Amino acid sequence: MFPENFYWGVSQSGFQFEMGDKYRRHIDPNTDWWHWVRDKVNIEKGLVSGDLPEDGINSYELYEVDHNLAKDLGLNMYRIGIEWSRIFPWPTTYVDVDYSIDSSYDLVKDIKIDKSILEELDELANQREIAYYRRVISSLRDKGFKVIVNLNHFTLPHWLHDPITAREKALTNSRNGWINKRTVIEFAKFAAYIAYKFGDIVDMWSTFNEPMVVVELGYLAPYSGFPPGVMNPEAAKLAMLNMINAHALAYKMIKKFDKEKADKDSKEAADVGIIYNNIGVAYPENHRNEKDIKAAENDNFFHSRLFLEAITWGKLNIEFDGETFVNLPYLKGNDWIGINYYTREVVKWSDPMFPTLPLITFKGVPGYGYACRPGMSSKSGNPVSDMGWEIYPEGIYNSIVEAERYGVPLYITENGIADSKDVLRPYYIVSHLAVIEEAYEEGHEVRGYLHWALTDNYEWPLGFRMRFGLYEVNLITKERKPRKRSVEVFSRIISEGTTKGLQDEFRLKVRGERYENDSG
Ligand SMILES: O=[N+]([O-])c1ccccc1O[C@@H]1O[C@H](CO)[C@H](O)[C@H](O)[C@H]1O
Repeated sequence: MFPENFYWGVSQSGFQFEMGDKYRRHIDPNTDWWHWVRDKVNIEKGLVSGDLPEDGINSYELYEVDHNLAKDLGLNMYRIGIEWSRIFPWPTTYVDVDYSIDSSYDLVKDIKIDKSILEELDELANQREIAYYRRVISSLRDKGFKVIVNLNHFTLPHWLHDPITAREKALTNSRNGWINKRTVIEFAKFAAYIAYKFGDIVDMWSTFNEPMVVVELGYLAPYSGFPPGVMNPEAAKLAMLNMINAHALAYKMIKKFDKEKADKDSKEAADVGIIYNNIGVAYPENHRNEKDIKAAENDNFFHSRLFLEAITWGKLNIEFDGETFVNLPYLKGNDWIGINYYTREVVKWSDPMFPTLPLITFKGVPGYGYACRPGMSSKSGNPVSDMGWEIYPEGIYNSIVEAERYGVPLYITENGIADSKDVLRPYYIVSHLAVIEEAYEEGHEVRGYLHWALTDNYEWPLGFRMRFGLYEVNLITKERKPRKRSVEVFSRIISEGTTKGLQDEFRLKVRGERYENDSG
């Protein structure tokens, strides 16, 4: 059984959900991604789909409809993102703040923000958008949801990141995003300001969604379709250090300016965490091969421990080698971890490619995890989603156990599947929740489960083709229509408080290479 006080919910972001109103009154043309997805070169090269976010599901206007659908499902938690560029479409750089630098490591130790700075920021902020997000959060609260507000979900204001120029000029431009310390400083201001404006109605905050996706896909995987699409290991390292630094400063600022408790069930006025993907999900291809084992270890260390150890204990692996650590207490600060889990990774050894990133000694093995072919089963015989992602529910157990080492409360903040025909999703939901339930019964506590996503939305470089919604959205009429079997199974698990009895009913039948459910 799941405990009585378990949180059930959904997660969403700004860029992927908000836009799509008929008259284009609520488009936000001020992010790096806005420019990235309409760039001719990117479209010609097939790096992005050509779909545009302004043709999206219009949660900007239809948020109440969505909140009601979520309520009818029986949910009591909802995670949203506040889009930085909507609040500050123009630079906040000219609002002067003092900060101190740790010159040994070139990191920002501390930043001085007080009431007068916040008042200056208030002059700059787009008050219409402030009022809008206040309405959204209030609508959720009125309906009984506990709200998580996430501050950064991949997108940056265009005044901080011009990804097209960054790509063309090999990152030598000045608006070069997370490799620039300015972004760290401005993020701290943004976090302070948002905490000041919404502290009375929000208790749960996260600084970042999946910072390592920005690092790895932005600077180490130029074909991924993520901005700025440059291969540069030095930049990857710098972006990562800056995001660690930005988390630490934002953590302190939110704690400083949100002193007001909003929810009855909160222990603190501000619980500030981080949402992180792929925690400990790398497995060796060959379990008996020392080198493959080491490859998986290095992958897990580079991808999740390096960042999470820094913000949990102030222990930073400054050489990025898994060996040389420095103790930087000012990086410390994290109250909870959100685990985003979709699938595993299977890796094998590959000799180090980058002198500055000696931990990169791993290569993904095609046929497992994220590296499968849509419509085929994985090498282990597991079904695969429209994204080409293997269904591997066992992996979420390892993620939970791995995340426990940081000693803070855990939430599953994303879990879901691109499955336009809704053939695999019911099984996906039941099987992952069954593993979470079992883990819980063994004493591995997770406090909530947020599905990705309530509705279809804009899947980054892949656009609208990937359908993650419990509700299908017609992009012309913006109508939401339930994917019936998934909606049914999810709400049954919630109302019954268990997956038991449902696992058999929603198992998949294998027919040759394809998987079908009982109705299909
Ligand atoms: O966006 N990603 O490239 C990515 C790679 C691996 C795991 C999660 C992940 O990002 C996550 O994925 C889901 C579904 O794809 C959403 O798009 C969400 O915005 C993102 O946080």
